[in-house]
Amino acid sequence: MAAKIIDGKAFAANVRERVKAHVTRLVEEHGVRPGLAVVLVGENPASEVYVRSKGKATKEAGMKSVEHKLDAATSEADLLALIDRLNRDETIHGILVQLPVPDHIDADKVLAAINPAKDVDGFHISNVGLLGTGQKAMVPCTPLGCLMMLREEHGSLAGKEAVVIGRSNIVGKPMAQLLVKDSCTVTIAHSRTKDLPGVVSRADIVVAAVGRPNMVTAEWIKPGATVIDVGINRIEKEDGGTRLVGDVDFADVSTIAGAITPVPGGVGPMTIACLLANTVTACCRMHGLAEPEGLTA
Ligand SMILES: Nc1nc(=O)c2c([nH]1)NC[C@@H]1CN(c3ccc(C(=O)N[C@@H](CCC(=O)O)C(=O)O)cc3)C=[N+]21
Repeated sequence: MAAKIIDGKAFAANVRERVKAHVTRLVEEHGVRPGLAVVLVGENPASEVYVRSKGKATKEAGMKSVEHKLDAATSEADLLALIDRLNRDETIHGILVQLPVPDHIDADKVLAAINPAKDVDGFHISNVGLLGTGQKAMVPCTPLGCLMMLREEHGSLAGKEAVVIGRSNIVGKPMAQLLVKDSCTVTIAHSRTKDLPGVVSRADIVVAAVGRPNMVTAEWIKPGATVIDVGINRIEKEDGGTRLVGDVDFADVSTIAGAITPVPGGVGPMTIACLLANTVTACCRMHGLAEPEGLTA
C-alpha cells in the first residue's frame, strides 16, 4: 500500500496561522510585537533562499523582521558587536545567525555570544544543556518541526523505536533528545554505523538527516514505518537544471512506509514555521506572558 504523504507545507501554514493569532493577541492585549533579526555573513545560495522566505513569513505573521546582510570579509569582532547590539535591543526577541559563517569566523564563539533567551535556533550551549536535562529550552527549529509532524501522525510517541540517521548538533542530536523526552527508544546512527540498513529496519520512526541524496531505500524500511526526510540536496537534472531531493529515495520508500514527508514541501516549510513559533515563545518568556499552546516542545 502506498504511504500517506505528510503535507509539511499545509501543516506549516496551519502553524503560521496559529502564530499569527498569538501575535495579534500580544500586540492588542499587551502592546508587544515579537521581533526577529536574521544575520547573514557572506553569500551562500542555500542560506539566501532561507532568508528570503523567512523574512516574508515573519512579516505575514505580523512580526517585526530585520535583516543584517554583512560582507563576507566582515571581522569576527564586528559580528560580535552587532550581536551585542541585538542582545540589548528590546524590540528584538529572536536572533538567528545563518550558518555556515565564513572560515575566519569562529561559529561556536558567535553562537555563545547570543543571549540564550533570544536564541531562536536553540544552538547556544545553555539551550543545548537545558534540552539535554529536560528543562525549558529554546529548541532547534528543524527537530521541533519534525516532532510536531510525528505527534500529529502518531499521537503519543511512547515506546516507539526511533532511528535518527545523522549526528549533527543542529538536527541529529537535538532530534534524538526530543524523541527521548517523548519516551521513544532512540538510536543515533551515522556514517560509521555497522549495518545501517539493519539498524534502520527496526524503526517505527526514521528521521534521515545526513545530506546524502536518496540514500535511504525501501529495503531499509519496516513496512508501515513513519519516515521524516530532513535532507535538502540540490542535484543536477539531465536537462542541465537542478532539483531538490531528500536523503530518502521518495519513490521507492513511499511504496512501503506508512507515512513519509516529501522534499520539497516537508520538513523545510516546518523549519520556517517553527522559527516564527520560537520567536513568539521567546517574546512571551521575556515578558512573562502565557506561551502559545502546541507550538513548543
Ligand atoms: N542558523 C541557521 N538556522 C537554520 O535553520 C538554517 C541555517 N542557519 N542555514 C541554512 C539552513 C537551511 N535552512 C532551510 C530552511 C527551510 C528551507 C525550505 O523551506 N525549503 C523548501 C524548498 C525551498 C526551495 O525550493 O529551494 C522545502 O523544503 O520545501 C530550506 C532550508 C535553514 N537553515
